[in-house]
Formats: sequence, C-alpha cells, structure tokens
Amino acid sequence: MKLNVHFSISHLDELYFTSRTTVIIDVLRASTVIVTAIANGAKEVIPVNTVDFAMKISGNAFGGQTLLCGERNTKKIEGFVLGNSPLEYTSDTIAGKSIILFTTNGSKAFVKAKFSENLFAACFKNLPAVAKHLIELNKDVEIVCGGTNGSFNYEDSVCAGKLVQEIKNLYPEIELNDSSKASLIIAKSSGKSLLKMLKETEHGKLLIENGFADDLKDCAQYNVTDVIPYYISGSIKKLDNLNNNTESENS
Ligand SMILES: O=C(O)[C@H](CS(=O)(=O)O)OP(=O)(O)O
Ligand SMILES: [Mg+2]
Repeated sequence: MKLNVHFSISHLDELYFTSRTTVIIDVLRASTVIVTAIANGAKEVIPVNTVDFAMKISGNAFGGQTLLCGERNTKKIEGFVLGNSPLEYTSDTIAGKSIILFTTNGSKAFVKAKFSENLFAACFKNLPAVAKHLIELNKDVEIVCGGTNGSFNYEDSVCAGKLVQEIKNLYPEIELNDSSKASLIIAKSSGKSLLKMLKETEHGKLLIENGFADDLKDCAQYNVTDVIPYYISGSIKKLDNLNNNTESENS
C-alpha cells in the first residue's frame, strides 16, 4: 500500500483519478462541512464546480427537499439557503436533505476527482475513522488537499500529514513517497493546538476577519465522528459499511 499526497488539485486532470482511491481534504471549510452535514443526517451532498450549475440542478427533487448551499469569498451566496460554515449544518437544518454545495476549493476538488474508484471526504473530525477504512481497503491512496485557489495551503497539508501518521500508526510498513514524507514533517512541526495552528494560517485569518472565528474552533475538533462520507454517482453519502459502495480488495 502506497501513499501519495497532492498539495493542491491544480496540476491534476480528471482522468488521473481513474481507478484510484482518493481522499479529499479541505479543512477550512468544505470537507469539514461535508463531514458535519453527513454526520448530522443529511441525505447527501452534491458537490458542484460552478454556481450556475448549482442553480440549474437545484430544481431537481433528488427525492426530497434540496438545499442550495455554498460561499463566495467565504460568505453565503445571495439566494442560497446556507453558506460554508459547518456551524450552519445542524440536524435541524439539514437532516434528510440533499445539499447542493458550491465552494471555492473543496467542492471543485470532488468534481475533479469524480472518476476515482473510491472517493472519500476527510477532515480533522473523522481522520482516524478514514485511516482505519483505508487500511481495510488495502489500496494505494491519493490524498488530495483542496488548497487555496490552486495553490498550497498549510491547514490542508497538516491534516494530510496527520492522516499519513494515523495510517502509519495502524500500518507501519506503509510506503511513503516524498510528498507524503513532507506532509508528515509539516504535521509533526505544526504544534500541539490545531486551533492555534488554524488561527495562524492565511485562510484562518481571513475567516476571522470575515466573522467566522467560531468556525475555526469547529474545524479544529479531532476524532469526534467515525462517519466517512463517500462519493458515488455524483453525490456524497454516508459510508454504511465496508461492503457498501466501495471497491474492496476482494471484489
Ligand atoms: O469557505 C471557505 O472557507 C473557502 C473560501 S476561501 O478560499 O477562503 O475564499 O472555501 P473552501 O472551498 O472551503 O476552501
Ligand atoms: Mg479550504
């Protein structure tokens, strides 16, 4: 089993992902929003890469109520029901609903990786659960950081490194390439407090400036759910068990 880390998606094309097992990390805030929404009972999250397409499909019933959600420059898009703050995705607001999500980086990463054989969402909240599932799948893994506008960002790289560490703890003989080793070093040198780390990032400072300081506290929570959101046929749903949805080693 080999691990590869991509610090942003800009250099990757969609066909790269065919037959790969991919984990998308966008700590601030899209993958934290997706994990939170699925953990709080959302039926599904449909990631899109343009606002126009989000509006276009919002008329579809998706077998129940559909919520148009997402942000531009961190703030809720006018006319959308929710923005991109995980604090908005409570069971009262989203249980049983289909969420169409547009964000600057994270939702686009899912669309780009849509041809992956297996595609998961990870953030600090569900990292150990994702690590355990990846070991059980026993396939080479592409860890993809959403980054910021196609470039490296610190918080996603720390989270990728902590995922590498969680996998190494379970499977010490894992094969790391240079980028996995680099993300591990970044994670190990990021300090004891995830919240302090997030507050000191460019993205964290922007969110604080825009009134989302409480989002950083939520995004800094570690190992608070074992929910694993899994992308299949255009939408992200809760992975019920090893036999559901994923292409396991034995299939
Ligand atoms: O909503 C967010 O925090 C960011 C927007 S920006 O990069 O800060 O403009 O989007 P995400 O796709 O969650 O990184
Ligand atoms: Mg982000």
